[in-house]
Amino acid sequence: MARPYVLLRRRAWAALADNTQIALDEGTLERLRGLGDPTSRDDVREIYRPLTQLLHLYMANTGNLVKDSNRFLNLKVRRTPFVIGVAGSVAVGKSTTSRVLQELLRRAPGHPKVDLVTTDGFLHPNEELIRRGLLERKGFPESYNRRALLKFVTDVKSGVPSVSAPVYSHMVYDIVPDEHIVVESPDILIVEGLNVLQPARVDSEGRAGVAVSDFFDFTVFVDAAEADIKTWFLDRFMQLRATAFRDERSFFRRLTEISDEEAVARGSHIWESINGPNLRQNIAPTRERATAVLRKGADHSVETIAIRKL
Ligand SMILES: Nc1ncnc2c1ncn2[C@@H]1O[C@H](COP(=O)(O)OP(=O)(O)O)[C@@H](O)[C@H]1O
Ligand SMILES: CC(C)(COP(=O)(O)O)[C@@H](O)C(=O)NCCC(=O)O
Repeated sequence: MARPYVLLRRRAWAALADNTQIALDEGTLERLRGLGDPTSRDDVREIYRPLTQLLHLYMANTGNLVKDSNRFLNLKVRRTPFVIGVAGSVAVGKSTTSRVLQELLRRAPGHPKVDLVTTDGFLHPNEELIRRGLLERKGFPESYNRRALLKFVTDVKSGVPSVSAPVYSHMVYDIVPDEHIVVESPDILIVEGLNVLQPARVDSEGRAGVAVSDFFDFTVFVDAAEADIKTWFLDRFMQLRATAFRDERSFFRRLTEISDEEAVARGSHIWESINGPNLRQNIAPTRERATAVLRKGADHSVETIAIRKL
């Protein structure tokens, strides 16, 4: 069977960029540095600049198709945002990739409004997870209120002017009651989360519904070897232990009172019992559904890029 992807090594991918747009990433690089973003200058130039250019092609053509199709159907509809899904394991770099894309896309002509939401706000609150016996499965598809997430994405995509989403706090390790983020008519929405590429569930009568991925115009899967991702997870875990976990509101505060060795063992246990199995069972199997797969090496630099051609 023909492969629906074209697989490019970094150098060949970088050569595709249109260099007339070089000014685009100079200002962006400065701004990303200001935000403390760890993405290397080379990755912004050689990986994210061509990706942004490809996204511009998709946006222009999707916009025209929607306009022409609505004219054909005699529909007068509000302009709807272009929705990008960013998927991948815990700690693979989804937030970082999403933030870089947000900054690059914002700098396009016309300065589009680019909003970013993470799906963790749609996790069930801990109380509900406990009731369902899922507290040890945070991040697995069943730990989310999938109906609410689907409604959120459908509303934004339908052009509803103001749509709100709940907020998750990593500090408190739970949904924050009465806090919301509001998405107001963006030109582009980036939806980042572990499970955004999950296909629709099939009910007991064999009927498949719709899934959030049905509303995406472009999807990115951030990929790496599990051993590298686990290292990044543990590095971040130990960094947080030296900083955010010290806060008295932090759920993980007691981890600051144990030895480094015990803390590494605890982080490793979280990986081996929750995030690793979730990667293997639920997240990695959705990789081939993405429009673009960015494969990172041990130093976080992107080594190969696969783009759907069919
Ligand atoms: N390009 C990069 N260079 C260096 N470190 C990175 C890079 N991308 C991500 N990281 C680091 O890896 C860890 C995980 O990244 P993050 O974007 O938070 O992942 P996710 O959102 O998938 O959990 C963080 O500590 C982050 O600073
Ligand atoms: C909050 C997350 C489930 C990620 O959510 P996402 O925004 O990707 O939907 C994950 O980062 C996480 O904290 N997992 C929990 C593992 C644990 O129980 O510690």
